[in-house]
Amino acid sequence: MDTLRAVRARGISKCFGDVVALDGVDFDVTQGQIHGLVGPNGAGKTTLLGLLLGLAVADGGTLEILGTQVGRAFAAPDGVAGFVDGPGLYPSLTARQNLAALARLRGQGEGAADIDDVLAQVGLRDVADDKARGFSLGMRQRLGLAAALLTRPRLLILDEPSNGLDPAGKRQVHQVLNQLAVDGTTVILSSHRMDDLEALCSEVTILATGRVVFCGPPSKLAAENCELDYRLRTSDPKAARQLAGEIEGVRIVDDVTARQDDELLVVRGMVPALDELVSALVKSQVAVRELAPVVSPLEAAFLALTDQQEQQESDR
Ligand SMILES: Nc1ncnc2c1ncn2[C@@H]1O[C@H](COP(=O)(O)OP(=O)(O)OP(=O)(O)O)[C@@H](O)[C@H]1O
Repeated sequence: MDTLRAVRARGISKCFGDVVALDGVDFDVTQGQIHGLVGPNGAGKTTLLGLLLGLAVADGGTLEILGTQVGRAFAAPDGVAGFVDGPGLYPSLTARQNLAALARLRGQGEGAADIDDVLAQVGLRDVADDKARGFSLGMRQRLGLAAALLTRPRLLILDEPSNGLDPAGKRQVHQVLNQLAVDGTTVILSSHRMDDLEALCSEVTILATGRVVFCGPPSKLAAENCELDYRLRTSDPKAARQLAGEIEGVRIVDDVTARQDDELLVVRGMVPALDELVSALVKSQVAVRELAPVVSPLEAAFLALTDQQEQQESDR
């Protein structure tokens, strides 16, 4: 057994009728890591997470979870908890009663102290005795996380855990997930939010139309795709526009915000060309007041990779 791998998947395929949801997916997740799964709608993220949770079985390939080969049975492997497509809750029960019922179903007993503890961890202590029916999406997500935590999982699987969370809720969930990873739990989460992934994940896997198009640290992804759009604000926009037009590798982008703001210019280029522009501005005594990517490098790289993949699919 590979002790450092929480998940090792090779050549996983899964079809729903004619739809190929996963097409030869290799997927490795190191133990104690927070691993992000990203991809456009329909890329296969939920399908893959469902396989890890034992909600479905793959049509082909091999899957090893926490050192155990997954067979053909529909069952969450030991030590694995989480949810896809939102947590399953009993609307007529309170948050506390929901957790107690789940604990009884799992043969865990009521574990009142544990229940209070996980409710506090996810920030639901004050609404512990309110019915889940009245909970917002963000509160239901947090209750789902609490239910998973109650099992003390070694592998936690979460589909879009930040959905519906306000900034405070998001920070709290991030803290919980980071602490779990510090304590050795592996976390796999899907998200459409690049800022979440950049903040949380040491590695990300990008899926596009059922295939892996990237796997590695977010910093590697950002470095692989270098041409970005930058917002440039200076003390002399007219001079800045002229200098930007003169530097090889820098293009002025027609941007809606820039059209409404005379002082703002949006320029596209790689870092070395941008460096040249900044030094030309300084030499001409034009002060640079703002120079920042319009979208994060990770998001830009994600869009470029997934566009490329979709283009290849439509050329076939
Ligand atoms: N139970 C199902 N029956 C039929 N088709 C399905 C089923 N589940 C998923 N699919 C199809 O498989 C493909 C992958 O779906 P999946 O839900 O895994 O993607 P996703 O990356 O999670 O998408 P999203 O970001 O929209 O949640 C899609 O084309 C979807 O329509």
